Amino acid sequence: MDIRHSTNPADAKGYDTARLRQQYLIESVFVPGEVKLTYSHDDRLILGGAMPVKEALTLEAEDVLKTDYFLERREVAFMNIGGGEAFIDVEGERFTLVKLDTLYVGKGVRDLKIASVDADNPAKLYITSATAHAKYPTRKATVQEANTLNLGALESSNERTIHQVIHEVGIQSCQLMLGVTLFKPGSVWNTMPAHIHDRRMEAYLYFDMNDNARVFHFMGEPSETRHIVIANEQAVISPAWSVHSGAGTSSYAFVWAMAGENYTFKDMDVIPMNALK
Ligand SMILES: O=C(O)C(=O)C[C@H](O)C(=O)CO
Ligand SMILES: [Zn+2]
Repeated sequence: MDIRHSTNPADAKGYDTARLRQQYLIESVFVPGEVKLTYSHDDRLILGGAMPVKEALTLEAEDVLKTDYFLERREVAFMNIGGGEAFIDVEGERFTLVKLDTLYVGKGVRDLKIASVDADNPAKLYITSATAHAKYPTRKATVQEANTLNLGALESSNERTIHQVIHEVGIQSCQLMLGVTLFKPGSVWNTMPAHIHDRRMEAYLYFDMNDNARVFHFMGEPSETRHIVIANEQAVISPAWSVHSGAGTSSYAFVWAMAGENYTFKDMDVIPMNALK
């Protein structure tokens, strides 16, 4: 597992482009036939992808966890962002995930298998996992079942819908929150005024982009903003002290996931526009 240690803002403001990318960007999320995970020390979120082709895949308790099995002290979510359908078998129960379906699996589950329905059109399961102190039931949700927030306007280039899937009014979990933001044509993730939440980190997977499109992901302390240029199906870690938004050269969508304390969207610390530098 790729390990990413935490950073503090006083150091991060001195990072050059290569260092920013090494620290926060996950360039390869989906590898055919593999589960590929990154362990972030920011709220100990594990994120990555599973792209089963012919064989079923599982989550291994790699050495970094020092547990007998992956979900011994963790919870996990899978969101299918690929065109192909997935089967996820959880202790003998089969769940079928089409694009944008999410499956939450709680602490204590040992027996879990991930497969593509059609090896010629593999599923791409985006994985996020946080530490867990209690067991919540396994639950699947479609994007239509999620709580929705319609935000922004075309005039301000930010008309979008936030679909909150694992959330205070959605699937329950210990600390993991997850959803997907879909844009109206011509809008970008211009979530102004910007915000931080020092209680929680956040991570994003950008997807549904064409090969030449890029998202300029904005990060950093409000008075020291930086950007990372991100291609399709790449993920980025956003420390709790960092602002987060993105502008694409073409259309895109993103999955957001948060871990840490407080289980809400409503505790953001809003940054006045004149504080952004
Ligand atoms: O503004 C959006 O669109 C979002 O998806 C917001 C993020 O999920 C977020 O930053 C929540 O704190
Ligand atoms: Zn946020």
